[in-house]
Amino acid sequence: MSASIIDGKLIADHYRQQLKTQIQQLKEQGVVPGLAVILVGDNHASHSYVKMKRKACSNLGIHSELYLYESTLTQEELLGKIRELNEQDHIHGILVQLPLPEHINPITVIETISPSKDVDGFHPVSIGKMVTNQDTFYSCTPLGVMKMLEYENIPVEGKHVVILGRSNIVGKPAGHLFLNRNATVTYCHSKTDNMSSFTQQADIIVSAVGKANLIGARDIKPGAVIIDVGMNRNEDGKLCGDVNFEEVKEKAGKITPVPGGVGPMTITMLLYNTVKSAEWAHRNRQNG
Ligand SMILES: NC(=O)C1=CN([C@@H]2O[C@H](COP(=O)(O)OP(=O)(O)OC[C@H]3O[C@@H](n4cnc5c(N)ncnc54)[C@H](OP(=O)(O)O)[C@@H]3O)[C@@H](O)[C@H]2O)C=CC1
Ligand SMILES: Nc1nc(=O)c2c([nH]1)NC[C@@H]1CN(c3ccc(C(=O)N[C@@H](CCC(=O)O)C(=O)O)cc3)C=[N+]21
Repeated sequence: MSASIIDGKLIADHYRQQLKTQIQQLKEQGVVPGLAVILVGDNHASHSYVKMKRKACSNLGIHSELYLYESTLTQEELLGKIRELNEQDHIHGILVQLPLPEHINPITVIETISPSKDVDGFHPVSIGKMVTNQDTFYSCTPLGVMKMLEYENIPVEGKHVVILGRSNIVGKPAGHLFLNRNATVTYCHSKTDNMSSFTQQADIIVSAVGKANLIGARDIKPGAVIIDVGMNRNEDGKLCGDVNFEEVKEKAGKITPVPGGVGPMTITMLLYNTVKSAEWAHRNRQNG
């Protein structure tokens, strides 16, 4: 039996339609959600992601501002710009595209963003609220994964979820969102011994490593749900995930492709967080 393929673009479109309605309602109250995107240096992939994010904003009627800087920008100059955007009422979200040049400390940068505008969900305040299961901005990729499972009616409670990768922006927060939904969570990383012994027990695997063909058919349980966050290039220069898709799809229950899986959800959740921030700001203003 071959797996059903989870269509990330279709699910992303479904959530974007919902956002459209919310944005319309905000506009009737005189509020236009606004996102500021800061990009430092000339990393090709970063430029292409930023372009996709801005296009998605304009399609939905979210105001977006792009701040492009040379890689020679100093950390103080960047922090100054963030502080300025923190004060601007028409900006509800601030995103500093990662990675940043070597001489800029990403932790300092993230901590300078006002938690009320942290639409990436990377600020320690957002992380702390997530870990304690409070409402906040959740990191876009893990949130996108949860929304995909929700749309597909895939049960999470009581399930064994194995997360591959423990980065602060994907792996780690993904584990917490699953824990908040009452899953049993295992993390694997570069120091894990015998990773296959864990993945073989997983009801759901979320792979966020960045290595093509990390997971093959022998590494999974029949019928497992496979969520592939990885974005890699294979030998032919084509985009691929961490999972050997052709092989694994014959054994899995459900599987996300790359491209067209988690990626479009990540961008949609950035829009979702921006709209949520605009709603919160509007409500707070109304309540004085
Ligand atoms: N589709 C999307 O929307 C997005 C996709 N991505 C993609 O997801 C992938 C992960 O991104 P990110 O979290 O930022 O990457 P990082 O490089 O920050 O983290 C990679 C993680 O994988 C672990 N790892 C490395 N090698 C192995 C291995 N052989 N076995 C098991 N674990 C291993 C590392 O372990 P250790 O901690 O020990 O070093 C680390 O925790 C990348 O391909 C990235 O391009 C990222 C963001 C969004
Ligand atoms: N501050 C910050 N926030 C981020 O959210 C952030 C970041 N920095 N740095 C880089 C990563 C990566 N990331 C992706 C977003 C969309 C796709 C995406 O839409 N991918 C498409 C295809 C893309 C293509 O064709 O090149 C897909 O998978 O179908 C992928 C990856 C966000 N990131």
